[in-house]
Amino acid sequence: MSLTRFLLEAQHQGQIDAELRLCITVVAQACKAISIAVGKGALGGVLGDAGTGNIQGEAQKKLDVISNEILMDANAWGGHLAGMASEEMDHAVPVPKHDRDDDAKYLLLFDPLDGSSNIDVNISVGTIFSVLPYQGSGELRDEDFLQPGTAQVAAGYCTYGPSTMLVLTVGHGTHAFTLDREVGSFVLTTPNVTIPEDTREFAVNMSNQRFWEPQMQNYVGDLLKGKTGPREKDFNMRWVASMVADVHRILTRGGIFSYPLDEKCADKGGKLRLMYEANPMALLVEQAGGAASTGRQRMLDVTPANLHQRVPVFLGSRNEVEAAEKYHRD
Ligand SMILES: O=P(O)(O)OC[C@H]1O[C@](O)(COP(=O)(O)O)[C@@H](O)[C@@H]1O
Ligand SMILES: [Mg+2]
Ligand SMILES: [Mg+2]
Repeated sequence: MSLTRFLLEAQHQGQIDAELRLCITVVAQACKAISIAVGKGALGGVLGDAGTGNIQGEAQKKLDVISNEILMDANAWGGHLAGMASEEMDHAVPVPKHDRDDDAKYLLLFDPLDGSSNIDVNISVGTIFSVLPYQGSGELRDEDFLQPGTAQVAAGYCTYGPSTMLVLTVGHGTHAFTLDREVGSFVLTTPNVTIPEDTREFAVNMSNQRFWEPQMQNYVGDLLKGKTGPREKDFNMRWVASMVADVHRILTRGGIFSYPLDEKCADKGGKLRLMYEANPMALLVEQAGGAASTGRQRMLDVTPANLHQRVPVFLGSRNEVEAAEKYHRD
């Protein structure tokens, strides 16, 4: 089944309205364009630094900028969209009144290219997006976006790996589509993705170990003790350093992904961005039967204080996320 047909059926079943269907369709089109840009690699002159920085204080890669422009252009005629917010832009950008419906009811947020450090080494990167309802009136403000993750009406990511895949939820399960490159359409390849409750695989950047809180040191310390330790099983480890790729693996075969608080990012509240990374992934993971947490609170219940807020992240197999939370509570 194509993504187009899937979205139409979701509309017929009352899961989404025509405006949200259009919004997701436009994002999927943009992801196809980003997939083509990423795929050009060294031949297309798209690798390397852009020579600019973003609001996060991070150096931008050419593909960060290209991907952001593709998403902004695709949604330039907003229709149903009141505005957009991006990891790469300082503030929310309104869709001009003459380019949208008077009663525009959605807000789009995105991390246009996740895993930027992997671009130049030809390792999977991705796009993460989230759709929130718009309830404001008058001029669009950053504050209109400050809604907890539970308010999301759709979330997804597109991974640009050996194959390009779009993984989507509209609050009724998580579904994976693979891009048929010849035909140019996304085809439903895994309906109702389900994350195993238990796992023997964890994902974390171990080089930060000495900067972690004692609770995290204890949790990972016990994972590493394996069969003879308190967890009584051996664990394997993976770390791609593209959140999209790490989460995709967890949606496929289970695991726990964590980016905990550490001394280097404590003043910012964490490394990963709540609105562009943590919340959309949390909704996808919960809809696939997994769990997502800050270590101390359900991720989707966090009320954002600002657009670029950062948070610690633990997500994946339900029982393992609960185990990690237990270490952080005790
Ligand atoms: O180098 P680190 O600290 O392990 O960072 C990896 C993490 O940072 C990120 O790359 C941040 O994403 P961006 O590329 O969008 O900035 C995540 O995808 C990933 O989980
Ligand atoms: Mg990212
Ligand atoms: Mg990014």
